[in-house]
Amino acid sequence: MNPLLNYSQSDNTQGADFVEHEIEQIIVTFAVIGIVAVALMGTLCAYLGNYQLVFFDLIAGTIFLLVLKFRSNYRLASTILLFNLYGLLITLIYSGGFGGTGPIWMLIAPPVTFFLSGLTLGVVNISLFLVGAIVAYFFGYVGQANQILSPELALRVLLCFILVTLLSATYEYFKHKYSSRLSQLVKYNEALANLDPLTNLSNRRFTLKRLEELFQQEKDSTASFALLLIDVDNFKSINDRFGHDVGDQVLIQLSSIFQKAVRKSDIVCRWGGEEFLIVLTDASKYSAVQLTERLHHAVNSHNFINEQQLAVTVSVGVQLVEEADASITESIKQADLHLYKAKAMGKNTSKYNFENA
Ligand SMILES: Nc1nc2c(ncn2[C@@H]2O[C@H](COP(=O)(O)OP(=O)(O)OP(=O)(O)O)[C@@H](O)[C@H]2O)c(=O)[nH]1
Repeated sequence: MNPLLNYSQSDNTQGADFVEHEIEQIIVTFAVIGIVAVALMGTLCAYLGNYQLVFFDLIAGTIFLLVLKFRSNYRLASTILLFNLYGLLITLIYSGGFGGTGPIWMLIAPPVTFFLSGLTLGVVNISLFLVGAIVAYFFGYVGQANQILSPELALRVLLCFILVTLLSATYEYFKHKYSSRLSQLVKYNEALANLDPLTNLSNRRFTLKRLEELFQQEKDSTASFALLLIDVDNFKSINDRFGHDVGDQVLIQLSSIFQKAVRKSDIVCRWGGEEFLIVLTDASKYSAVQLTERLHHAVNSHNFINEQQLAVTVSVGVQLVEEADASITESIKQADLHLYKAKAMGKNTSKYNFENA
């Protein structure tokens, strides 16, 4: 199975942030359009002396302004926005609107509804609106002196409304389908950019990003962490003796050993080639030593390739990062230095920065 299919969706929240930002922008745009529309309509109604409609336009305009205030709570803001529009449209139907043309404005409702509510909630909301519109039509508009829509024309407005609703719902359905596919592809590509394809571990790029966050947190707290730079001993000779494919299998099995040895909060990364980096969060001297000993024991006792006698060992350089002003580059350089010392000491061992402290 392609390991990239296992990517964690929760690790990548950038997509969600982006969508929320976009929704906020849409809400602001809709609210501003609403404010401009009611301002124009209100001015026209005032000019023509229809003060009842001026009053309703003022209320709707105030609520649109309120939407701008709550725009960051996009669920609340889009609900207020939509039901404010419904209120305005139903008022137009009930009162007959300007020159008895009020009911025509109901055609605005379907596209705005599906745009703001999505398909399922949109169906519920537009049904509620339709019930409200029909009630307003019979209890208000039909009795108005200035009504100009004949029952036949009103029926056509209703049919047109149903058609626009169906078209808007179909558009919303396909928009949702394509955007879901697109966001899956974005997540897949983010996973591609963050994972090592052979071992399915985090790659150096992703780990460096996480390290930047950890080093920042380190500056703000007293928590310390450890970097364990691990190198497979004599890996070239494993490749030479058993072949590159077996070498790859060894790297995959080592990855799984390392992942089983750490906690969820720790990071196991393929640093490059036959090198791995483990970031042990909330670490102490004791926990760093415990983990490296556990790793050596797990690697040494693992039966790598069933039929062949293949002894695999690793050397580890450990850097416990406690100082607030430590830099990533310097800490990794120190871990590398200790790894070099572990190799020089005969391999299959670990060297720590705090050993002689
Ligand atoms: N199979 C396989 N081999 C790799 C991969 N990446 C790097 N290598 C090999 O890893 C080997 C590393 O060799 P060296 O740097 O000489 O290190 P070593 O043999 O482990 O020796 P020491 O580090 O001193 O113990 C090279 O032969 C690389 O070709 C990989 O993804 N798969």
